[in-house]
Amino acid sequence: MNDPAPDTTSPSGAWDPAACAPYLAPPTAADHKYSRGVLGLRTGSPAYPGAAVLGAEAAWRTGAGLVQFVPPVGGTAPLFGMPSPAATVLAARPETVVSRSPDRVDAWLVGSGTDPEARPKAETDELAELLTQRRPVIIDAGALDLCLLRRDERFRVAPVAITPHAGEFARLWRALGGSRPTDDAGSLGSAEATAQLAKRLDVTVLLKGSVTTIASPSGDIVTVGPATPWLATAGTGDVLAGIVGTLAARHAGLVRRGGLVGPAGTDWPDWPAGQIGLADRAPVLAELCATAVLLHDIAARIASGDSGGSAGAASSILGRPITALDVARSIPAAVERLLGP
Ligand SMILES: NC(=O)C1=CN([C@@H]2O[C@H](COP(=O)(O)OP(=O)(O)OC[C@H]3O[C@@H](n4cnc5c(N)ncnc54)[C@H](O)[C@@H]3O)[C@@H](O)[C@H]2O)[C@@H](O)CC1
Ligand SMILES: Nc1ncnc2c1ncn2[C@@H]1O[C@H](COP(=O)(O)OP(=O)(O)O)[C@@H](O)[C@H]1O
Repeated sequence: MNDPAPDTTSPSGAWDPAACAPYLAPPTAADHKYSRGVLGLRTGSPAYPGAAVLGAEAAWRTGAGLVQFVPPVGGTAPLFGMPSPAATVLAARPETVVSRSPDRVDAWLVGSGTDPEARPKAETDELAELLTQRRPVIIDAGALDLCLLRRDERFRVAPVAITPHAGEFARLWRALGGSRPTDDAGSLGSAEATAQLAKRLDVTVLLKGSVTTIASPSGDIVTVGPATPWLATAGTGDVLAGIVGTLAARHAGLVRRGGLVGPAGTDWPDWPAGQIGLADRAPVLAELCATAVLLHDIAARIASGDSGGSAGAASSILGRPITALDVARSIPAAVERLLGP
């Protein structure tokens, strides 16, 4: 892969809170748990069961109809006498259904809290198989290496979004033959590099940071932020992945079709007819990612008591320290704020 040209382009656009509303629309009287989106989780490992809890907590709090947790295949026993990832998730969120072969999954979230070095081959094979099916797959953390499979057409069937931080992005970039950017986060985050990776692997790239850059395979770029710096704490990325996965499950049909089908928007019952057309908008998986990032920031601001800062505001730091679980627990209030008048 060639190094990116210096970043002289400005991003295609910053994400507007008002644009989130259709993706967060409340359920209707006709809804049931399956219609609201079933998220399949293949997250957590004996070393990092907590990441699976954070993703599951975030998924439920974002409004998933059902969350199904698939325990990791084989592998090692939990460390230090800890309970397994499945037991940890169930203890925290008993609503979660644990199954080795769940049906009715609308979208998958894979990789948070996993280590590619410790991943058994059978687990790798099962994860790779997901890329050959039509359901959206969100790839985070320890499964990010699998997006390199997209160089092969066979693994390009699923719509995929990847959620690297700067260090993970640099690793992917190098794996594709790029010599720059380096591990220095300061030289990363180039919109051009993000767009190149998205095009090359046919994935939506959500590059996390103070300002998060989202690139679609088409080259569209959306930015969100700066987010509250209180988010710079362990596990908040696992929470974000749970939000993205849930929105992808809720809108899986729309993601598969690649966007709105017409001005009246058959998947978009609340959108005023004629106000929107596919041509004016970035691809839907990117918009879901942008919505998730904004929701995550607002949840963090609510959790930190930052009543003065609005999402995306580059104000002085307000509020108090937060944990990742605090962020997940504030998601419902953040949804309410985004849907509010
Ligand atoms: N409670 C839990 O179970 C938690 C589990 N986690 C899991 O821990 C595993 C390892 O996560 P790591 O993020 O440490 O992965 P890595 O060890 O793969 O990446 C960290 C490396 O990237 C570099 N780096 C460069 N820019 C960075 C940036 N902006 N943010 C972070 N690192 C940057 C760091 O210097 C470091 O060398 C993942 O599976 C993750 O999901 C973490 O999410 C923390 C919480
Ligand atoms: N300085 C910062 N300001 C605002 N948001 C940040 C900052 N640093 C990190 N974040 C956000 O916090 C989250 C961290 O995710 P990640 O790096 O994956 O951590 P973890 O693996 O511990 O969950 C991301 O959503 C990222 O955008």
